[in-house]
Amino acid sequence: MSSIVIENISKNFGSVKALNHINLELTEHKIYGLLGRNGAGKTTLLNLINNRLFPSEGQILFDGINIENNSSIQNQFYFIGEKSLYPDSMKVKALYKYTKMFHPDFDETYAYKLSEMFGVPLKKKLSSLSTGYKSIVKNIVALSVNVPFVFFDEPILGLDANHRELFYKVLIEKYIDQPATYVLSTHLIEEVSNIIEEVIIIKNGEVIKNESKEALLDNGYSISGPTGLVESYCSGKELIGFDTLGGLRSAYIVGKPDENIPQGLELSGMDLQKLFIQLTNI
Ligand SMILES: Nc1ncnc2c1ncn2[C@@H]1O[C@H](COP(=O)(O)OP(=O)(O)OP(=O)(O)O)[C@@H](O)[C@H]1O
Repeated sequence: MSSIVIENISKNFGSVKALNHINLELTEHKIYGLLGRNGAGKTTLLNLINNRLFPSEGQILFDGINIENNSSIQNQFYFIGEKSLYPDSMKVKALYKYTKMFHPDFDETYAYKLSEMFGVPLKKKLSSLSTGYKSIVKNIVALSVNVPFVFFDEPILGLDANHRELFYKVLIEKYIDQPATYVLSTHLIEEVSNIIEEVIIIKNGEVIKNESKEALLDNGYSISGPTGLVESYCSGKELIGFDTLGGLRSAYIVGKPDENIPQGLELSGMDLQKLFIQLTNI
């Protein structure tokens, strides 16, 4: 079973510690959500894995071999980020041809099928595509390239709600059909919550959570109601945080709820976005 092991990685930009002694393992055939607030270090991590940056400390291994400047390893990864590596004057059709030259397993037929589903204007130059279609074309390439590890940095940037739904649907279908590892870095947590299996949360350059979504959400719950009742219920419990909306106080609590919830309080399951906000608030 192939895996990427991130060993004690730090990356400094001058005095900025973008990543600070990160340890992680990315395994085969999983969908990861890479979550973190603005500036947390997500793009830096993806750039390091994909050899677009090099670490200040530590190493990244693929099946035990250092990935640095190893092109046969890099051929097994595909990264789509904000920065396009293609010439702006290239047309979409030419991009598909070009990708096939460098990635022999790129499935052109599938790319054309997806292009039709998303309504991609194939004859347009990349520079003249709208923001949403630029993202869509990059996503189509990433979904068609057929390598074991695919990294998406903000894949849904600029996509309308219909195209986002379609993207999630296509990604899941592709994953079921030809499993690979997908790492999705995004701020649209509520939406990706339905499709990710593993959650990695980065805060200020450090990994603060790295576990399955199921385990993460199973080990917490929320209680809502009038402030006094909520606060007395919380006494002696391990709290993640509170929020208040229109006079209703909600508490996010670690562990399993008591069997009997006092009258006037409402019990709900933990939700990934709420948990994320509480964990990364400070
Ligand atoms: N090339 C660079 N030069 C200097 N500082 C950088 C550079 N790239 C990133 N940084 C800094 O490193 C930190 C992490 O940035 P990074 O882009 O990895 O965050 P991010 O989690 O992807 O954020 P966002 O969600 O806003 O895209 C930030 O403080 C950023 O300003």
